Amino acid sequence: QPIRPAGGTRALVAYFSRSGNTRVIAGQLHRELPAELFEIRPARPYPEDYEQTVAQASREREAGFRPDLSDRVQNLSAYDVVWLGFPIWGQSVPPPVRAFLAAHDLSGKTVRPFVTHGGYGLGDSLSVLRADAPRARFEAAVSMEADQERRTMNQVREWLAKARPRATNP
Ligand SMILES: Cc1cc2nc3c(=O)[nH]c(=O)nc-3n(C[C@H](O)[C@H](O)[C@H](O)COP(=O)(O)O)c2cc1C
Repeated sequence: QPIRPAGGTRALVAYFSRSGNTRVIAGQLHRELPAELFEIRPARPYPEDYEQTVAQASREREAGFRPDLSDRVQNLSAYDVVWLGFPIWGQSVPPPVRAFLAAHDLSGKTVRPFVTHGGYGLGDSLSVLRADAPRARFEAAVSMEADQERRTMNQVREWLAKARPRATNP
């Protein structure tokens, strides 16, 4: 049963997150708004490996591929407001989020994007959302820079590069 806060609007938080940054925000919105929570999950999860994911995502983006999703929102008509959360992938909207927009009719609903990125901003994501959900009423997106896995990996590589000579040359 959808939560109905004072004022009568019913809100859904629908989000995609691979490494967890966007999930943290989605969980907080879910608790504090409050709103129902829906995770956008591709039927086939992306690889654990960051570089493999980047390569796969870029192939998918170029091909305009929309992956199958493991689940759909069953009672979308019950919601007036959809908070739509995702990370920026390749300066754009990740394929599973485009699949979500293709599989759900957001006509007349208020959509509030919340976006995380690794420091390079929103890219073309807002115009892609508008094109994929032309009848939704978009409100201003909120976005924030969040920890990027690539940055962490580069720092770990620096540790390893420093640690290695000592390991081989005690
Ligand atoms: C496949 C892939 C592509 C990415 N492309 C970009 C990008 O173009 N610009 C950017 O600022 N960050 C990029 N990032 C970093 C993510 O947007 C950032 O780490 C985000 O917070 C991850 O969210 P999540 O933990 O919810 O999955 C990319 C990450 C991945 C995995």
